[in-house]
Amino acid sequence: MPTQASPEVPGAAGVLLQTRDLTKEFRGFRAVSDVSLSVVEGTVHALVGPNGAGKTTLFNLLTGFLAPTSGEILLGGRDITGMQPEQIAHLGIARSFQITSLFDQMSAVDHVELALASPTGLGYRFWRSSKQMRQFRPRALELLDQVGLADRSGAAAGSLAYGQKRALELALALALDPRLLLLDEPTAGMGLEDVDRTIALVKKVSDGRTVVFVDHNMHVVGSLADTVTVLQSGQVLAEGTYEKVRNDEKVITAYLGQAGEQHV
Ligand SMILES: Nc1ncnc2c1ncn2[C@@H]1O[C@H](COP(=O)(O)OP(=O)(O)OP(=O)(O)O)[C@@H](O)[C@H]1O
Repeated sequence: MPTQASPEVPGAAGVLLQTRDLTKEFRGFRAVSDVSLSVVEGTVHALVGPNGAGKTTLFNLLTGFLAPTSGEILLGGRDITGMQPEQIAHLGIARSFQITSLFDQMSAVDHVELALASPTGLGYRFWRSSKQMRQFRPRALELLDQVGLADRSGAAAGSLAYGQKRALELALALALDPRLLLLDEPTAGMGLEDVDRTIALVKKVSDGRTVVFVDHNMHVVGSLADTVTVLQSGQVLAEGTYEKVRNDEKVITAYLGQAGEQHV
């Protein structure tokens, strides 16, 4: 497996994440088909597309939850294709989940301490040792402050409002100080107020960081993304700024074909 990007790849400078002809088949059905994606370091990149376009499958490939049928994934020029999720996380890709993975009884700050401890190897062996965990408390409180949960640090995760749970999950991803932050539908299921709060939050945490996110809400996409990749039937349909893709005839047609979907 190569450890460096091939020097002949055009436009690779400044690219943190690259996929080349990435394909995932499920019993012959191509959920992701020859996707070549370049995510420039320090930018916010949105993946959009109608239901079933392949966004979740692509996310699962990037994080190692699924192995590609063919193609390559490079992180900072290093081939990470086929690596296990833990290895990929260790190399700097963190994902904030759409479905909550929090322990209801555990406090917000304990969650973040555990996330901070896990890359050190302390996480699961010593997490009940409060003395060991205390070293992570100042940073944990900082992260909670960053995501707007400073006053909820002692609250049990189960008692947090939906938007606060999503903010806590973001803090857990940030605890890994990732080179690449993947956000899986950060505003799914949120009311208008939480959506706007989340946009502001993602703007804040994406400063100086590379972010790839999936979202169906085009207000969110337009507010956050430097670049938008539109997928349809597993393939890249269009790519560019939000203004460019929303005026693309192919994109308009793809979305018009889908009843009930928010239009670009
Ligand atoms: N494990 C699987 N086995 C078989 N088919 C799958 C599997 N996972 C996904 N698919 C199919 O692959 C296609 C892409 O699905 P995917 O969930 O990636 O789309 P999506 O763009 O994330 O959709 P949504 O916006 O609805 O979440 C769909 O047709 C889906 O049914």
